[in-house]
Amino acid sequence: MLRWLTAGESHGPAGVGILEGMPAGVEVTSSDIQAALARRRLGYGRGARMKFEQDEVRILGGIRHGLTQGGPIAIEVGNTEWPKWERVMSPDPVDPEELASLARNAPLTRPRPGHADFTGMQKYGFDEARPVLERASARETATRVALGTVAARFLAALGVQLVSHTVSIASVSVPAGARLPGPGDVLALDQDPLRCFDRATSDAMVAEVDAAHKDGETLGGVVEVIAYGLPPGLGSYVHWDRRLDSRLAAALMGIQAIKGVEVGDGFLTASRRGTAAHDEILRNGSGRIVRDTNRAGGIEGGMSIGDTLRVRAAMKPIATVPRALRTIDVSTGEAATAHHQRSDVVAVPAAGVVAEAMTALVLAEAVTEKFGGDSVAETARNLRSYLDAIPESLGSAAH
Ligand SMILES: Cc1cc2nc3c(=O)[nH]c(=O)nc-3n(C[C@H](O)[C@H](O)[C@H](O)COP(=O)(O)O)c2cc1C
Ligand SMILES: C=C(O[C@@H]1CC(C(=O)O)=C[C@@H](OP(=O)(O)O)[C@H]1O)C(=O)O
Repeated sequence: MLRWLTAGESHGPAGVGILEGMPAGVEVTSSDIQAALARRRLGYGRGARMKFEQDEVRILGGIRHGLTQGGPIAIEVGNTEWPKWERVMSPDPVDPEELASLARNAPLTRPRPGHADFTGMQKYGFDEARPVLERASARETATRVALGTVAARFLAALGVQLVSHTVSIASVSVPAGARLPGPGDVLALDQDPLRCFDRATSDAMVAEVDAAHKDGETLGGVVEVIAYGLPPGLGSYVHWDRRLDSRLAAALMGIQAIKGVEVGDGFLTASRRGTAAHDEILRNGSGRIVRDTNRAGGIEGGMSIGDTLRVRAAMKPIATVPRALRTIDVSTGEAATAHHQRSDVVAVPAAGVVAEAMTALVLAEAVTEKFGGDSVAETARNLRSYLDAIPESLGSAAH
């Protein structure tokens, strides 16, 4: 069983993540995690904070000399901005007079529509939004990416590789039927301003972000995560909460601002007739059993089918809109505009990296569940023996 948790506030000293159940022997270093976190900061249209703040990685447990040890893995992602917030976010009490004198601590009483502010205040009994936004903030996704890096290294040791890319920003989308990026395209993707694989679309996306920025607007979009090299049979049809698709959907929907998830062709499939909706099972020229298409996105009956996995997540526009939305000032009860200090115009490219991390964690969980193993070598042996036991009539030659 693999499980994970994160803790920490957006302007606190650090985020902390714990990953429990990872087999021993997975190769991963602080620099691997640091590099993954740098990818999450990429993307045209992100706000000022991405420029002046750094992620400081410290592995606190579970990894020794670049190898996981089988015990819980604890990773700290430090906020370099902490010294500025030390008084405002102090875990221990601070003199109320000193707090009142700090501009940074001014009460946030004009909740933003689309963020957690207003209902968070009602639910937890706060009279301003600071304590809500500190935990609701997607700053927390840095810690998830740190944990996801370990999961991705485990999967890579078993021949599974993940790629994420931006499919659309607002109404600008990659053309239907465009080639999917492969593991060899990750560098090029990370160098694209919007992590989009189609150059012309990426240019149009940059123009769209510039136009939104000029108008005091924010944007959303769609990201896709692709997994290559998955064996058939991860997840199960036997119960709803064991389905791989339901687990992936929950993990992706659990990312801040994600409002829709698709597996494979998703909503488009609903508009097709049956003969144009499924992936027929054929023998190819060399006698191997294959699928002629990938409409299902590599999952049938809640299980991976041994084909390329494709999942998409739709992100709403950033809630902190510069042309601020109408709200109520909860300190006066009067109509007001929502607070806005700074914000991303769009964070879809970063959300792609986070979606990749969440997919890695779910797939690693499904792999440990199916194949077990206290060391990655044992997991690999169990995987090989399972694949070898699939008879030729059921397509073992495909692996
Ligand atoms: C990578 C990333 C960066 C984000 N940056 C911002 C931001 O700068 N400002 C903002 O208001 N929301 C930002 N968000 C979105 C908020 O976190 C999100 O709207 C909020 O948590 C409420 O969304 P929910 O209703 O889905 O929980 C970001 C989300 C992600 C995934
Ligand atoms: C700090 C990160 O993202 C933050 C996520 C976020 C939000 O409301 O979700 C709001 C912004 O923070 P602030 O309001 O302090 O400018 C983003 O910068 C990060 O991704 O590392």
